Amino acid sequence: MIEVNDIKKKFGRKQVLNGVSFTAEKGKITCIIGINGVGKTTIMNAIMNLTPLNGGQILMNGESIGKQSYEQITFIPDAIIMQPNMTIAESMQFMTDFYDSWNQERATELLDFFKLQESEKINNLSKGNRAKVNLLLGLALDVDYLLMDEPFSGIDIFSREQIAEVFTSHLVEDRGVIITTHEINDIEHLIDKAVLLDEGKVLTEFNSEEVRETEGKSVVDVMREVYQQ
Ligand SMILES: Nc1ncnc2c1ncn2[C@@H]1O[C@H](COP(=O)(O)OP(=O)(O)OP(=O)(O)O)[C@@H](O)[C@H]1O
Repeated sequence: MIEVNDIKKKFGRKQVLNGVSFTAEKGKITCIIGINGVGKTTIMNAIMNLTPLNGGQILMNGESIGKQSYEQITFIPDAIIMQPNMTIAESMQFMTDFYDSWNQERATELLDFFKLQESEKINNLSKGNRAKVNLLLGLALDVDYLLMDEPFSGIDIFSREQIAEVFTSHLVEDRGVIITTHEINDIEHLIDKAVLLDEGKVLTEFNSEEVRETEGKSVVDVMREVYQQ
C-alpha cells in the first residue's frame, strides 16, 4: 500500500499541498481528481521522491519512500519520456539496458495489443500512440506500483478505450495504479477509488463501486455534491 500522510508543499509563498492524506492499494486503481493547478502532479512527484516536502510523509509497503522505492514503482508522466528521435525498438532497448525489472515478454504483448510497429519513430507517432508507448514502457516493468499523470488527456475516444482496456486486463494484474485526471467522465467505470482534491486538501476519498452500490451515485455525482458545497 502507498500511504500519503498529511503532506505539505510550498512553492515560494504558495501553499500547494496543505495536509494531503490518502492511501492507494495494490490491485486497485486510485484516481486523484482535481482542477488544473490543484497539485496532482506535485503529489505524483512527491510519491516518486522527486520533490522535497515541507511536511508529512509517504510510506510504501510500510517504509518511507527513498531511493530503494524506485525498484517497486514507476512514474509515467504525461510528457514523452524517451528521446523523440528514437524508434520504439530503441526505447525498449534503452529500458532493457537500464532496468533489471524490464519484462520483454510483456512489452511484446503490449506492442501487439496496441498494434504498434517497433520500427516507428516516436517523433512520428500521433498523440494517442505516444501515450500508448509511454504506457507500454511503464507497464513492461515488473514493479508493484504504477503512477500515471493524465493518461487520457487529449486522446481520442478509440485510443482511450484501448488504453482503458489495458487497465482492466491481466497486463496490470495485481499492481497498484495511481492516475491523475481533471476529466473523469469517460474513465469513471475503470477506477476503484477516487480522491477529490481542492485547495491543497483532500475533500473526500471513496470507493467508487461502494458508492455506486450503496448510494446509487457515480463518481461525477459525488464530485458535483462535494465541489458545489
Ligand atoms: N517547480 C515549481 N515552481 C513553482 N510553482 C510550481 C512548480 N511546480 C508546480 N507549481 C505550482 O504548483 C501548483 C500545482 O501544480 P501541479 O502541476 O501539481 O498541478 P496539477 O493539478 O497537476 O495541474 P494540471 O492539471 O494542470 O496538470 C500550480 O499552481 C503550479 O503553478
